[in-house]
Amino acid sequence: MSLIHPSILNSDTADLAGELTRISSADAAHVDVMDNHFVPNLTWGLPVVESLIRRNIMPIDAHLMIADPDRWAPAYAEAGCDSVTFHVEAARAPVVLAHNLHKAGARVGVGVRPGTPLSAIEELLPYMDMALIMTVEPGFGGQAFIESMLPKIRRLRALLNEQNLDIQIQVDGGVSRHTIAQAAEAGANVFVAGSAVFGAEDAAEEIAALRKIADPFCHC
Ligand SMILES: O=C(CO)[C@@H](O)[C@H](O)COP(=O)(O)O
Ligand SMILES: [Co+2]
Repeated sequence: MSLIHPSILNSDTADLAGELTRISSADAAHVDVMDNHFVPNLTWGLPVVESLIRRNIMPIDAHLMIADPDRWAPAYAEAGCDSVTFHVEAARAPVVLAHNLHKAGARVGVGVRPGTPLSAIEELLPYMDMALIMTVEPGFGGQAFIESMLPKIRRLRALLNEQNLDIQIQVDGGVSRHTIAQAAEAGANVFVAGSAVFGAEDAAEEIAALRKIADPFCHC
């Protein structure tokens, strides 16, 4: 089954617990942590994530767009995030960091910006549970899906097949009813959709619709 992780970035952030309840039929809530250093935007940090975990509504998929994840990411795993994704452009010792995140009980993802080549994460893949291909420049929701990322997703899927690695490929940015099929066909199996889900009248219906489009292509 394709996994749908709605991003709460463009939700009603004054009522995050209520917004999680709206999307609880999804597989996880994608929580974008931005520090105004790694990206030119600021969201929330560990205390907010801890509060959401305490509500026990659904698994939390933390996407850390922060400088120095080696220092800050393990606390998100210790807090109980289901998965913690850091960016390869920001990490100093990604294999050690992955080990620390696993030790704290989280699944681990490594993300790449649109301009970062796959070669930057190739050697890290055996240590990961998930690779995140950004299909927008990280920092903001509501941007257009960058179609030129499709070959990158396809190459990553081929690489995983060649190396017999069973890890998830997450795509993040501009995922909607109009773009999810291409991403799924290229090889992604975890889909982050922010404005598509929270902009819909019925979030649960949108989640079901996205799943239905992606499922026939599923690399599950
Ligand atoms: O990480 C990010 C942006 O940096 C994403 O998670 C976006 O927040 C997804 O939002 P949409 O592009 O689906 O509106
Ligand atoms: Co994200």
